[in-house]
Amino acid sequence: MIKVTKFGGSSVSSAVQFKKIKGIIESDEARKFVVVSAAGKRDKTDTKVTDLLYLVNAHLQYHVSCDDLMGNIASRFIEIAHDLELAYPIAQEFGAFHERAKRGEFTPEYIVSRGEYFTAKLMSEYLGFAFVDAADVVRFNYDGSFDMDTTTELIQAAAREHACFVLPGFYGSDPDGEIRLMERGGGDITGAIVAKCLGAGLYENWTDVSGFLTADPRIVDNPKSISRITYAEMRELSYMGASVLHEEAIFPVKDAGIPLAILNTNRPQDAGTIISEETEPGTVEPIITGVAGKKGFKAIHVKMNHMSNMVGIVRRTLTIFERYGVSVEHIPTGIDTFAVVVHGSDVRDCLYKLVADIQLELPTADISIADHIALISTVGRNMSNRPGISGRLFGELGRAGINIRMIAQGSEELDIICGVNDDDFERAINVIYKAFVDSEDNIITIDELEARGGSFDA
Ligand SMILES: Nc1ncnc2c1ncn2[C@@H]1O[C@H](COP(=O)(O)OP(=O)(O)O)[C@@H](O)[C@H]1O
Ligand SMILES: N[C@@H](CC(=O)OP(=O)(O)O)C(=O)O
Repeated sequence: MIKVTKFGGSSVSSAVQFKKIKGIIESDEARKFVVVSAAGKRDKTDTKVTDLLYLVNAHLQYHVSCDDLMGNIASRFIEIAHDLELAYPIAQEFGAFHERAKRGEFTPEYIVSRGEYFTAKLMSEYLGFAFVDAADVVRFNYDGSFDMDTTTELIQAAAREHACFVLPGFYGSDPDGEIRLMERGGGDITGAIVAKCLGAGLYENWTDVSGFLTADPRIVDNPKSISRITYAEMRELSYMGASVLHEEAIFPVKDAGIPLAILNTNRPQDAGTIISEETEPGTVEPIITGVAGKKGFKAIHVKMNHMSNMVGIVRRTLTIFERYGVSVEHIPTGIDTFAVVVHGSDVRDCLYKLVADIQLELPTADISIADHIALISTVGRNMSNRPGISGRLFGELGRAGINIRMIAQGSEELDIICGVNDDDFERAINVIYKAFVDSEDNIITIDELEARGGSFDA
């Protein structure tokens, strides 16, 4: 069986972390194909190399010297190479990159991609694996969409040529060879793509926590970990802010039926989380699998007399959002009102123009904007057809004095989404965590599990 392993920024942040990776790779010969992110934070106060490279671009754009910044980045790579006694001439290579960047020879995307590139160069020498440049094998179309067919051919050819390789994550190139970046955190997507292209038996995503946790550990103290979770639940939780895995990383492995494991580079002995289509029969099933959320949403409320009898109002409004390229999160509706919920960052530059266009389209409507909304998703594959959960959820939030500004539920009853004030976000997550995830009744009964086709033997 082939295992594709992706090591995130925290796992490649120093020579000490590189050594842990070598131990992990050498302990299992199925681990032949490695994807790495750029060196990340060594501790909470540190800065990711990728963030520094974005900052380099900002300096270059405004003609401010970036020598100190580049020096800072170079010293991180040089320290790793020095501590591991690597022969790769990182100081010269990085120096040449720095000079050419200053002369304006590179695109901003190329500059940011060098975090992954140099990290992978060092890792390939350290592991004794070939280096395969993502620019040569991960292909985007001119419009920025991903070209899976060409990428599959190129990655399979690379695997035929090299028994083992290290590939930098997060970037690829278009048909002209210009570097294209993925979204932030996109190294997870590269790993999933390589796993799919090579028909891997497992995609291992190594990070700094022992698996997918039932809540963000930066919000809830010591949350429980999840041993098994379905792709759909994972997608919900990661989309809603559980940032351990990029939400788009699910699709390539899900399509190919490849299970995904989230594992801890600092504690490789821990079981971690397995994500697959089905959870195994015989395991104890929770009702609520986890809770996640994000701040910074806005709701554009549209109110109009007799709206309930009119046809096409929502469509006409949504056409305007489409025109501005704004993705819509939710559309809660009332009788003569509805709201369009979007993320604040998506309308930063166009909110007022967009609202003016809605007003032009619907001259008699009252339009208002509600700000600072946090959305929280409570997710569980065993919630469907189970009366009482949302009642309890809203009751718990109400008792804690948290005002609910919006409620939504997906058609599969996999999640309950509620909107609260940004200021109440952390408290609301903790209330839901304690009342549901951490509660002793968060286990489905034997009768119910059997009725759902599972068993309770574990
Ligand atoms: N539900 C969750 N489970 C685990 N980690 C989470 C969750 N929500 C947020 N996180 C955060 O995700 C971090 C790991 O993701 P990331 O920083 O991208 O790691 P890496 O450097 O390995 O790519 C964890 O340290 C944790 O703080
Ligand atoms: N280095 C890129 C891509 C990535 O996946 O990083 P990480 O594995 O540290 O989340 C970023 O910071 O966005």
